[in-house]
Amino acid sequence: MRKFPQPALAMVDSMRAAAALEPERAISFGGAPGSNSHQSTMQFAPEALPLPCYNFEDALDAVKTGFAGAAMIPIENSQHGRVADIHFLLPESGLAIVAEHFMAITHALMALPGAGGTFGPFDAAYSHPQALGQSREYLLARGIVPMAHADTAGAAAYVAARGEPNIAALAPPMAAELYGLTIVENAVEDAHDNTTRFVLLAQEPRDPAAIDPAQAMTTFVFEVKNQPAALYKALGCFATNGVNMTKLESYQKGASFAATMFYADIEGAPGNPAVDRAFEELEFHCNTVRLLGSYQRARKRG
Ligand SMILES: O=C(O)C(=O)C[C@]1(C(=O)O)C=C[C@@H](O)C=C1
Repeated sequence: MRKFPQPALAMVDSMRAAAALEPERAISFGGAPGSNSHQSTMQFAPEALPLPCYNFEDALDAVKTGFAGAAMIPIENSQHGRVADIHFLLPESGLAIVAEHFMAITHALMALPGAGGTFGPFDAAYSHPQALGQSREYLLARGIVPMAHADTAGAAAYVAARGEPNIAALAPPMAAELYGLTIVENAVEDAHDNTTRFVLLAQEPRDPAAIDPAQAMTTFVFEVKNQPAALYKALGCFATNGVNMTKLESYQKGASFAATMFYADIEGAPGNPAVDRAFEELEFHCNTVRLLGSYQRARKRG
């Protein structure tokens, strides 16, 4: 059921009401108030009106339908990799990536006290699958079963609503305060440099000419022709034109397993002659090439 747990509802309603008055100032995000995506939104644009949506798909829909000016979406994590579904959702949304933001991620184990005010042992911990993956070793070592929830803060609200002392949530420390849980242990992520990259999506792409060329990045997806050396040739377009690729991921589209799609980030943007030449040559080796947007990098790669 796509409904926030009861302890989150009043906050969600008041944030939605504020965003409805000025949708162009609203940034939608997937998760309950207090989620990492909420915090990323506040860090990136403190003046924006954060609009909580049940999941990433709803957050993208909010921009498509004009309820928000932009959406803040996690795309990849330093430890646990790609955020599921995003590679399908972003191209299908028809929205453009206009910015990126990196945020250090820390998870706290939080719960309600049992009889006598003590905590644990816990049978299960609820959270977003990304957060559960980022704390996999911690949970395994303690025999706590990971249980998927739509988002981290929503999991905290859910544990509060259940009112049982043998279940916990993995969520940002702020969620404990918002939903009346107590932090049992802070920083339970397995790697302490745990970082998530978020992208901001809007209806209108950024004009590449308005981005400092030394800091411009471009994200795109492409499908190579199903023939020998197709990827080799596709990558050659960037190599021979001296364009630096900072990310390349493959994923399958459909069940034929013949049409491999790739998601890539490069340094530079259309308008730069080397980038224009690379894309022109890429078209030749591909069934489809789709630009998802050019934006200013938030962090130098390498
Ligand atoms: O559930 C949240 O708090 C989210 O914002 C989602 C999300 C993600 O999907 O990657 C965001 C950052 C962290 O990596 C963990 C969870």
